[in-house]
Amino acid sequence: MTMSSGDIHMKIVHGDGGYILQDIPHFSDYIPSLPTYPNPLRSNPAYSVVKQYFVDVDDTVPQKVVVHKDGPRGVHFRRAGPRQKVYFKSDDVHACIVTCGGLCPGLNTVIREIVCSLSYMYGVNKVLGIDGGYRGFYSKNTITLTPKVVNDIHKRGGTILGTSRGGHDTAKIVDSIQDRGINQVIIIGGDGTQRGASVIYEEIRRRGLKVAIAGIPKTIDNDIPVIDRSFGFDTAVEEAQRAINAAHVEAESAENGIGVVKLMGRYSGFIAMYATLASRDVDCCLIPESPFYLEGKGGLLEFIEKRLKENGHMVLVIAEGAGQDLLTESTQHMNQKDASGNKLLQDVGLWISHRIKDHFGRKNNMVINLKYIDPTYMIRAIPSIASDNVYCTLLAQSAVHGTMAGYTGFTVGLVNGRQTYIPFNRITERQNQVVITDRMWARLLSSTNQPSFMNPRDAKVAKKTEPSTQLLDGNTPKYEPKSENHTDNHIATKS
Ligand SMILES: Nc1ncnc2c1ncn2[C@@H]1O[C@H](COP(=O)(O)OP(=O)(O)O)[C@@H](O)[C@H]1O
Ligand SMILES: O=P(O)(O)OC[C@H]1O[C@](O)(COP(=O)(O)O)[C@@H](O)[C@@H]1O
Ligand SMILES: [Mg+2]
Repeated sequence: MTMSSGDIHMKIVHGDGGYILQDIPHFSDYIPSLPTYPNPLRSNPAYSVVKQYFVDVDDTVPQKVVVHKDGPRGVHFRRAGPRQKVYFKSDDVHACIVTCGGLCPGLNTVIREIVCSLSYMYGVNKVLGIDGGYRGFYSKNTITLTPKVVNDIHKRGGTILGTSRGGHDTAKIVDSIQDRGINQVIIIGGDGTQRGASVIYEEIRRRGLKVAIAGIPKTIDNDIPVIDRSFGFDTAVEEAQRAINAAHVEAESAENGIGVVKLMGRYSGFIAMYATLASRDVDCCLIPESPFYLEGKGGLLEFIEKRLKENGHMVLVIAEGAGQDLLTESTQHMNQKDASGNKLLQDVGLWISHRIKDHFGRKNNMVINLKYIDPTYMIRAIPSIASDNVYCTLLAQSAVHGTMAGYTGFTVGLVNGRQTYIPFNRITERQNQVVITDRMWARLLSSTNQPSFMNPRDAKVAKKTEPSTQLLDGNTPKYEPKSENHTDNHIATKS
C-alpha cells in the first residue's frame, strides 16, 4: 500500500489491483502522541460475546460492488464501527448534536440513538443539544440531553432541537465549541449542512483542537451522492402513497378527473420516481432531471388528453423542481433565495394545474375535473417508519464509534449496505440525481407508459452529459495497473 496523495479532507491510499482507499482524517494526522484507551465495549455484556465485534483497521467497503473481471478494484471507504482503542476517556467526553436545514422523518431517532450510544456503549454523560441549527451555537442556550430526555422522541416527527437555514458563522461556531469545552460535534443535515461541517472541521484543525467533527447526512430528496439512500427517504415514499391514492380516488370518481400531486425534490426526482413506481396508479411522472414541454405534438397536454380519452381519468405526479425552466419563462420572481442561499422555487404544481385547466377550458368538447394535492409538509413532518428507524440507529452508532476512535472530518453513510466513513468532500462535491439514461428511469417510463418528452437531439445530449452506467456491455475500460487516474462514474440510480 502506498499513501500517494491527500489533503486535510481526504487521504488517498493506493493498493494492489487498482485498489484506492479514500480515507478520512484522524486526530493523529495533526496532534502527535495522543494517549489511547481500551474501548469500554470490551466489558459491555451485550457486545463482549460478539465474535470480532471490533472492526479491523484494514476493513474497507468498495464504492461499487459490480466490477468487470478485468476491471480495477476501485474506490473504497473505511468501514464504520467500533475500534479496539478509543481516543477519549468516557468522563472527558463533552459531545453536542445539532440539526440543520429542512425537516426529514427520522431526525429525532438519530438524536435519540446518538445520546443512547454515547451513554450506554461508552459511558458518556455530557451531551448537549444545540438549539435551532448552526446559529444556536452562538445565539441560544443549549439543551441537556440524557437517555431519559430522549426516551420516546423517535415517535415524534420533526427535531426536538429545532432547525434553521442560514446563520453559519464559522468563527463564532468554533469559538462557542472551544469556550464550552465541547470535544465531539455531531452535525445532522443535508448538502448545505455538510459543507458547513466541513469548514468547521477545517477551522478546528487550523486551531489544532482535539475536537471530532462528524456529519450524518439528512436529505429527504435523496440528493446526497455516494450513499445508497438517505434516512427518511423510504418514509417519504411511503407517505407519498397516501397523497397519490387520494388523487387517484378523486380522479376516478369524476368525469375526466385529473389528480395532480406535487412531491419534494428540488433538483432530484427520487421521491417522485419511487412513489410512482410503488403506486402503479400514476399515469405520468415529471422530475427535474427530465425536461418536458406542454404544447404541440408529443407534448404533455396531448398525452393527458390521450389518457383521458382512453381511461376517463389520470394521475400526474410532479417533483417540485421539474419544469422550472418553463415557469421562469412565464413569471417575474426569479433568483429569490432562502436564508441558506438555496434558490426559492415557484409552485410548479399550481402552475401546471392552471395550464392544464386553461388548455381544456379552450376546448368546448372536453370538461375536466382537476384536483391538486401538495402533501410536502405533511410528508416531512411525520415520524420515520420502522426500516428508517433501524437505519437511523445504525448511522448514529457509526458516528459515535467514529468520533470515539479519534476520526474527524467525516460523514457516515451506507454504501452497498455497509456502514462507512466518507470524507466530507466526496459528499459535497456534487448532487445525486436520477440518471434518465439509466435502467430505473426506463422502468418508470415502461410502468407509466408515458412518453419521454424528449426529442432525439435532447436524448443525445442527455446521454453525453449524464454519468453512464459503468458496466454496459463492452463499455468497461480495461484496468491498467500503472495508471493512477481515477474517474468516478458513480451511478446515481443503481440498477
Ligand atoms: N457552503 C456553505 N458553507 C457553510 N455553511 C453552509 C453552506 N451552505 C449551507 N450552509 C449552512 O448549512 C445549514 C443548512 O443548509 P440548507 O441548505 O438550508 O439545508 P441542507 O443542509 O438540508 O441542505 C444552514 O445553516 C446554512 O447556513
Ligand atoms: O420550506 P422549506 O423549509 O424551505 O423547505 C423546502 C425544501 O426542503 C426540502 O424538503 C429539503 O431541502 P433540504 O434538504 O435542503 O433541507 C426540499 O424538498 C424543499 O424544497
Ligand atoms: Mg440542501
